[in-house]
Amino acid sequence: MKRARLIYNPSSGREQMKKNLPYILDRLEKVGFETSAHATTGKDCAKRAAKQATERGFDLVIAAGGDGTINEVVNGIAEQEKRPSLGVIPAGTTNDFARALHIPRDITEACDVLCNGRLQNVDVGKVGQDYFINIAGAGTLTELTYEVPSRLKTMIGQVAYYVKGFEKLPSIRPSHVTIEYDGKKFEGEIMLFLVSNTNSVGGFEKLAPKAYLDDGLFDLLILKKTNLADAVRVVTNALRGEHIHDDRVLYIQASHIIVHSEQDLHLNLDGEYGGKLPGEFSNLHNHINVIVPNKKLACFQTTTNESFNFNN
Ligand SMILES: Nc1ncnc2c1ncn2[C@@H]1O[C@H](COP(=O)(O)OP(=O)(O)OP(=O)(O)O)[C@@H](O)[C@H]1O
Repeated sequence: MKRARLIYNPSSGREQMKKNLPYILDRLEKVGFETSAHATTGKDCAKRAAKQATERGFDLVIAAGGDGTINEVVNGIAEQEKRPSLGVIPAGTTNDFARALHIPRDITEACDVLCNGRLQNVDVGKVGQDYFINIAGAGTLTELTYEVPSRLKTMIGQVAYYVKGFEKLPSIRPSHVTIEYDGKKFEGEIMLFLVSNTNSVGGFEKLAPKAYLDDGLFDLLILKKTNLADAVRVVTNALRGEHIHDDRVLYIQASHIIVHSEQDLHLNLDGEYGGKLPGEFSNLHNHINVIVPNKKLACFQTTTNESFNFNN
């Protein structure tokens, strides 16, 4: 019998997970999984739990929470040689990764994906000893993702990010960086850079419009030094995916990226603090198997038809 380990964050999003737990486990049992669950208690708990589940030979590890929980679960399994498949139940505030994979927020529909979905290979990003599945970045603007207080996020959801973003816009200062990508080089003053694996970031669904999750490439976005009016224009255009043509923006695809900064810049990995620059980003092509909806999805180049095999 296949074994599934549900790792959930009871505090994420609007704190719905505790109530939904029996329903999720019941749905998994009905399709033939032997299930167990682990509630996280704080930082790195989901990572430790995912590592332990991998070592114990679980076939499926399900991350239920926001992007931070998914990031920790990915970090727990990505280093291991024999990796379990990954399932996702979106229960956070922005749920960028689930959104990119078209996994619905509705708990019944998210369980439908887990029970009837297909397995899909997904690239994973690595920087230093850390992994990310969605996005990495640095620059003052990216720091707002961990400055938004969790109580505010619970109360007003995604709007909390925009409130904080507009509050910060006037105080953002440029940084001098060198960015090497697949043998080429950019040097200059920037407001932020993003290394993206998915097209949906921070609620902006067209931020990296050419990104595929299984192409072995990152989408690198650089916002060059701008004034406030330019920054507002780029952000507004980003809602429609039109920012990539702006002369203040560089949009590049690459599998290996090295970033150095003169200033003390902090890295952000999937919305959580990820140490300081310099950083060397490598794309681990098709590193993890994720359960996704059983249909053709625009975020993948290749569609696999493999479903969860309960017989071996
Ligand atoms: N029981 C808990 N109580 C409080 N915080 C927790 C608990 N378990 C995990 N955490 C913290 O929650 C963070 C991850 O939150 P998560 O991403 O799941 O939800 P979110 O912040 O609401 O959503 P999003 O990341 O989409 O904005 C981690 O930093 C982790 O340290």
